Amino acid sequence: MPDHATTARREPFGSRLAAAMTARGPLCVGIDPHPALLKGWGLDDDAAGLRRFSLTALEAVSQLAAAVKPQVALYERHGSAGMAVLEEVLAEARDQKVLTIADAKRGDIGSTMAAYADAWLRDGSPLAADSVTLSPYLGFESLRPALDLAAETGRGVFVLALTSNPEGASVQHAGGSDSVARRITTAAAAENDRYEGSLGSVGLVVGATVGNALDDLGLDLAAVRGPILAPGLGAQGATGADLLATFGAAYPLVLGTSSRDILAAGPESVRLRDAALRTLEGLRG
Ligand SMILES: O=c1ccn([C@@H]2O[C@H](COP(=O)(O)O)[C@@H](O)[C@H]2O)c(=O)[nH]1
Repeated sequence: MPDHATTARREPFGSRLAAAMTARGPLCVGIDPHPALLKGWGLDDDAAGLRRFSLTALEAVSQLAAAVKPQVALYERHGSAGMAVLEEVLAEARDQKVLTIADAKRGDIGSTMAAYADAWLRDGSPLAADSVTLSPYLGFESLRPALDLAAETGRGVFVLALTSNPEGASVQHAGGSDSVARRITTAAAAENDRYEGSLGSVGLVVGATVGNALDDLGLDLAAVRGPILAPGLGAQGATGADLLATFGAAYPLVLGTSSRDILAAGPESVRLRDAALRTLEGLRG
């Protein structure tokens, strides 16, 4: 595996993720320290419990997952102590050489977006991750500071396109043949023109639960040439077979991600690993 700490500036995120997916398979493990999971692991719902949970989950899967995806909201709910834990988790992931996707879903006017970009994508930031999730609903172009900084620092972004929750369709399908989702995927494809190799660094979030939406909306995700982060496996009901049926020709670009379904197997590392490997098998099958 490449050393992410030293190659961040040289090798674009898309190339690093493509290498990790080839070496390990198309699985991202979400680190979502929900209160109920902390309780199930016998931990308190405080910063110490959060830290133990996160570092245990990370260590268990860091050699088998192509990426890990800490859910930022679940650190934020513990205030500054929770964010300090998140900083430690991101640093530890770097040391364990597994790619990180900070699931922060940031999006704002350009001047504020520049600050979000600094937080998640600038070298030396305590919260710097390999990539971050972004919300394009203030307009795709409002994401420009993050798109440009990611390109400059060899990091990546995943832009929400078709989310896994049932409410998403009311906004994302709007517009018929010129749907909101189509505009987002078209804009992401244009961004990836600046990247060489099989995968650009501008990815999309498309839920494993979206069923026939790609066909219904006439979306060609293979043409985007970016990674597709697909949440919705396990706890939200989707399976590896659903992913294959949903994404078709774009399936090689898909990074399936699962959080609660895998984490519920803890706290023993061996059980966490088994759960992650089962999910990976489902994606390979
Ligand atoms: O469309 C989306 C975008 C993001 N998510 C996030 O992924 C995980 C899913 O967790 P599970 O426990 O595997 O359901 C979670 O952090 C969501 O915020 C999503 O589910 N759908």
